[in-house]
Amino acid sequence: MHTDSLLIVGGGGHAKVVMDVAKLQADSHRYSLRLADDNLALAGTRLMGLAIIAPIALALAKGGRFHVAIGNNQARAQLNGLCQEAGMESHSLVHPRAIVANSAKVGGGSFVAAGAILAPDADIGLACIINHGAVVDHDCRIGAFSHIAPNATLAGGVTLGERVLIGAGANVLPGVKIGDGCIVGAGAVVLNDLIAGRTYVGTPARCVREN
Ligand SMILES: CC(=O)SCCNC(=O)CCNC(=O)[C@H](O)C(C)(C)COP(=O)(O)OP(=O)(O)OC[C@H]1O[C@@H](n2cnc3c(N)ncnc32)[C@H](O)[C@@H]1OP(=O)(O)O
Repeated sequence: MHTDSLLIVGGGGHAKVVMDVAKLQADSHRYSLRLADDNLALAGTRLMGLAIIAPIALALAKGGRFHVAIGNNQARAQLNGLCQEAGMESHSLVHPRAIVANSAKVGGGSFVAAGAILAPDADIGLACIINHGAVVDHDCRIGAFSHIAPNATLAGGVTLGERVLIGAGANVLPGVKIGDGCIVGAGAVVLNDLIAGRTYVGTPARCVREN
């Protein structure tokens, strides 16, 4: 019998991936699932078999736990704040086929997808996404609301600020520090520290704009 409810916030592509894990764990973690999105056109439609509640405010009154399943870092941060203000408790989800070292930490509300690797002493902040096949190697620190996209690799001792996007397949060399709000393009190779609030692309990564 379920003893708790888990609200998944978001009804897009990333929510599908999150729902896949949440459904796998619903019985062993003893929760029932709910799903909400602010797109009123989605009200009553189904995602992975679950009817979407819209707007999100309608789903907050019931309390319980929540996980924001939205890829955009700013939106994920804002909706985490909204759910916490409503008195709900954030819930992290880790795919059973992710590899997570005993000493790695996964912050509240974060998501770790299938095939991701978190090495010893990797420290993942609040409400981050470590996507499919991403590698976060030993001693990396990932700031809140950051997203490591599929197959990106952070070598040992990399430090990310908050709300950083590391694009799909990008590589970051050992010990590099990346400032708050940076975007690293898909496939980039980051050799040196990056200044906050800028977008970098290419090999070696170069700044193409201030966000
Ligand atoms: C499951 C999932 O799907 S998770 C989703 C993960 N998402 C990603 O990995 C996407 C990462 N995003 C990107 O790589 C994007 O291209 C960004 C954010 C770096 C740039 O996007 P925009 O800000 O729209 O920039 P724009 O497309 O105008 O490109 C600016 C310049 O950078 C170049 N550029 C853009 N992206 C890249 C890239 N990944 N590598 C090399 N060059 C690039 C463009 O060709 C352009 O060059 P130009 O000025 O010489 O013509």
